[in-house]
Amino acid sequence: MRNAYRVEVVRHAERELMARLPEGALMRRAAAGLAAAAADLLGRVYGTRVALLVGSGDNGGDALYAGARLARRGAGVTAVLLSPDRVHPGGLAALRRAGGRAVGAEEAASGRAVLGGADLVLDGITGIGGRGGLRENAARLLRGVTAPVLAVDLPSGVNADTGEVDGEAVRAAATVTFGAWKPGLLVEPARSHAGAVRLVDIGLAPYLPATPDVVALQHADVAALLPRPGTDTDKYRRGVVGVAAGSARYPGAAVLAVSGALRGGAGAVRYAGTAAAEVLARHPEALVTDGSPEHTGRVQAWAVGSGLGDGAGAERAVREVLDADVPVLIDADGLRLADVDAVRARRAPTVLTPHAGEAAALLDTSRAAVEAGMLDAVRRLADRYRATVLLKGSATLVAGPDGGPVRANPTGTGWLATAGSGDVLSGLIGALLAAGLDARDAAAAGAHLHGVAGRTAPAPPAASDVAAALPAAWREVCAARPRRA
Ligand SMILES: NC(=O)C1=CN([C@@H]2O[C@H](COP(=O)(O)OP(=O)(O)OC[C@H]3O[C@@H](n4cnc5c(N)ncnc54)[C@H](OP(=O)(O)O)[C@@H]3O)[C@@H](O)[C@H]2O)[C@@H](O)CC1
Ligand SMILES: [K+]
Repeated sequence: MRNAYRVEVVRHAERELMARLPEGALMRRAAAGLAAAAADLLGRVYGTRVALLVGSGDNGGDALYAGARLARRGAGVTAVLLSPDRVHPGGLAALRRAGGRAVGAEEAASGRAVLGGADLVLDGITGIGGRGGLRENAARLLRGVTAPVLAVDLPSGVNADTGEVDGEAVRAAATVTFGAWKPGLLVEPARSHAGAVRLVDIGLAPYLPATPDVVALQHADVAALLPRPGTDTDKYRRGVVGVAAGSARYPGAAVLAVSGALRGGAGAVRYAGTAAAEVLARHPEALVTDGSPEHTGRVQAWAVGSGLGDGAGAERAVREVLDADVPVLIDADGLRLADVDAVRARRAPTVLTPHAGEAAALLDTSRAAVEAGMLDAVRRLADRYRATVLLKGSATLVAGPDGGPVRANPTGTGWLATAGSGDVLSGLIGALLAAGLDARDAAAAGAHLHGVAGRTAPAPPAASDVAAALPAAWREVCAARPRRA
């Protein structure tokens, strides 16, 4: 599990820890981890050229101390001071003692030698003290950078707490973050700016609260959630999932939703809708009816909405499913048709799975606004519907109705942005709900498996390839399960 904490919480823990340590100890730990990561990226330190972009705070101090370590190992290190009159004095002195040099931003911008000639650039412009996007002098300098950038704590210019990027921000090949993950390293669009993230332990863990703000489940966490059939089980005990999807116009959505449901670990899949013949032709193991959900046999969860269209049958299907006292997943057309009050009034859990465009319509805002502020959007939707909401994106987010940590999915891939891929996901999560997973767990585990399947299906995958890759994804994830004694 990767636990991310907002800045206020990290600062509080840092104060607690610092009070027990000698002056400067934390920064030394941070700089040692940073220099080690820089050395790994360089491969060989001696004889390389390293440029440091140094802002006015402690983030610049980390870069300077790490630069001093690299200079002692034989790198040519030049610090570019963005605010020469406000620079970490101890860090600058350490760099100079180690043989590094410092120049002002004007000097660095006037010739190409400093930034253009570097093998690696350390971004120490701002860390958790940054506000807003990069200022113009930093943005201009970065345009001259061709070498890989290693971000110190966070890529400068991103919002550590929300993952928002307001203006220009550093695009790093890698980020070394100190003490704890920050939400912006897990949430888009900031996440894409961070590259590969390495966490350096500076001893903060005992001072961080038990409940983080954002978490990213790893394979082992998801493996622990997935159902494992016992020897005494049968298909009803494993869970039966109902799928109400597809229409005369979109029969394929029904076929894809059922294909996801069949690979979600439930014991059986019942399909209700107008695409019964198409579903049966592709999936002989499905139990189908062309009636409405009310007339389907007993199920332990429903997935409703994919390709339903907006006819009278669609509205009825959504209403009937919402009236059932079992967990319900609502996707696609179902989102438009689901009455907010009816969802809020439900006793059994509800999971909504909008993409940014659908979330924008539900929140009465623009798609761009949702994409720029994913964390806020998913929390607001969960609150409005008193439901679990999965907001799709390259880092899909899942928020529960009662606050608590938001889950950010680390396995997503752009290959999943393909027609029908969401239908597969809806069936998959529906099946996990039927198998008895809690709503947030079902949504997060479904997104995780779906992402792994999207990565492992032969590229470029169609949605049916993603469904076909789910068993292999399931096996890959479960291989991370600790062995039973
Ligand atoms: N605390 C600890 O124990 C440890 C902390 N550690 C390190 O300290 C970092 C936090 O340091 P910090 O608090 O000094 O803030 P920091 O991120 O350097 O930025 C603040 C400065 O930036 C400026 N600035 C703001 N926005 C800007 C913008 N858009 N563009 C340009 N400039 C902007 C702002 O200046 P002003 O707005 O006043 O002009 C202010 O002076 C943390 O991320 C980690 O790296 C590690 O060593 C481990 C131990
Ligand atoms: K930084």
